[in-house]
Amino acid sequence: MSQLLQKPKESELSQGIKIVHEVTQENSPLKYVEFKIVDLAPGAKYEETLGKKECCIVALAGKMNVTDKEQTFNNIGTRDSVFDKIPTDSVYVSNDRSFEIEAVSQARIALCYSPSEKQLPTKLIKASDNGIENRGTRNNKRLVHNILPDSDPSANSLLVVEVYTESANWSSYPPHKHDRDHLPEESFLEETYYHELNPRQGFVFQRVYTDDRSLDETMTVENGDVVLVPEGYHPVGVPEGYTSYYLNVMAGPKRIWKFHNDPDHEWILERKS
Ligand SMILES: O=C(O)C[C@@H](O)[C@H](O)C(=O)CO
Repeated sequence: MSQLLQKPKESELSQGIKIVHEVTQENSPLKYVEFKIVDLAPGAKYEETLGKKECCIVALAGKMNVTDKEQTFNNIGTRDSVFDKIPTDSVYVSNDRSFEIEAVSQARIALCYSPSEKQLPTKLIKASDNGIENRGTRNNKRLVHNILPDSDPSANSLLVVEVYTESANWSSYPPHKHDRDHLPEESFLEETYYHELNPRQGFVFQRVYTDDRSLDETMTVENGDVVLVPEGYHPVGVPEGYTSYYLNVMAGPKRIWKFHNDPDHEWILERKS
């Protein structure tokens, strides 16, 4: 199996707490992004002390209370499933703090991390704060919820966005990359993709490749999988009949998303619709 594809592996941390994914610097090629998926049963409490990392807690599904021990946000989360296709609530917690999440209902939570030194205020990012974008034409249409974009200065490094791609469409397409710290042309950002499919037996294809093809992997991605993008272009193709959801976490030395399209495929954007 590809080194860039991580399958869900449920491990029970304690009663009512399941770690479904844990992407760390130790088990991945990534240096700027770490990522977890945690499932909580109603009433279960998950606690963490961050150290030199910042964290964006995304209420993927279900309702929860989140506290950093100074501020508490009760009953956050807006949907039963990501496929309700409405934005959700998130909480940003800075480095050298701790947090606790208590599930009000059965909940799935994404924890998005990046190394961070400078403490910033804890912030509730309400569903209504998400910037909503409909991108693309033809079979390149997707719906984007900007949770923590580079225009929002609430974080030191983290960028977080969720994307819906309808059946028989493509996203992160035409293929683009952001793996050179060479502004203003391009920024260096690592990225993770957490994928879900509706219906859940679906699959998508994701290719991760560099110009010289020293990296060129095409993965069959199923419901709940995580794809790691340390570098390279990373398009996603969705088969007919299935809707794709993914949550992207990006981070790098500079908090700016400046991508570079694959010149071979940029003509896709130049067609008249
Ligand atoms: O517009 C899209 O298709 C989504 C992508 O931009 C995705 O968020 C990504 O690749 C970020 O680098």
